[in-house]
Amino acid sequence: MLMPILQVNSEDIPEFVVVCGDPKRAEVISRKLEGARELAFSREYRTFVGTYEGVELAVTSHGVGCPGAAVCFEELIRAGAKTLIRVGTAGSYRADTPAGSLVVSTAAIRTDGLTKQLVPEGFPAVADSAVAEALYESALSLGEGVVRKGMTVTLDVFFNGVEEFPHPKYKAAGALGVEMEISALYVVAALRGVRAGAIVAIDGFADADLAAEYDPNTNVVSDAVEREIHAALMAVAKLAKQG
Ligand SMILES: O=P(O)(O)O[C@H]1O[C@H](CO)[C@@H](O)[C@H]1O
Ligand SMILES: O=c1cc[nH]c(=O)[nH]1
Repeated sequence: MLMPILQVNSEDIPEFVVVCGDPKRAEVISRKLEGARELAFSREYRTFVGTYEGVELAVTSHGVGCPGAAVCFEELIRAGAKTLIRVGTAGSYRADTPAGSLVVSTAAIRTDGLTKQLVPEGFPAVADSAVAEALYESALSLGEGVVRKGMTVTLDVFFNGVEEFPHPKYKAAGALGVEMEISALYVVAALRGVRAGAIVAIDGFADADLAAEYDPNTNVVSDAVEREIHAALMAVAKLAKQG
């Protein structure tokens, strides 16, 4: 069956899917796969399939922000995805987790608008524990840089308006950093009965003025993105072995 928005056929979508915001990052990930082929590039959604250590997987970009990303997650799940892993970037809340660190998100604080329209207020956005553990172990095993696991915030806003960012209160409550899609991934996965996890590469401090300071294109960030891609693919291989 053809998925109307992603423009992929369900017959081509395996159980494991790695998702990321940027279509270019999807292409970079696909280059690590054996026998990679592009299935579709529709809107911001670019999809490849291939194998890693003999495990079939797809890679799809979901764009920026929860509404568009949720469309992607829903169609991937309808097409047959059973385990989704987001490989993203995030801003840090902590001095001990600087640019170049990796964070495995065990749960997302839902400050986004999309999930409010799917589930009631108290509904948690949590990672599947096996997926989160496989990501964390894989990232640690690379033996480089800071690797943490914990809560992250999912926010809709990126550049300041006139409202205060909610960073201070979530930082005080123990969140490690902020990005823009993990809550949608965890809530959609929970509603549809599949498992999900996420790893993010830290690209700077979220409470800095992003309009002045945001730069995800430094070597320290691209090295961290390389490491998180490796960790995610190792996690897929590990989870596939666990059955
Ligand atoms: O690097 P990606 O996966 O896009 O993730 C982060 O980067 C984007 C913001 O620049 C948002 O999508 C945010 O969640
Ligand atoms: O949403 C995001 C993503 C990367 N860096 C940030 O500071 N925020």
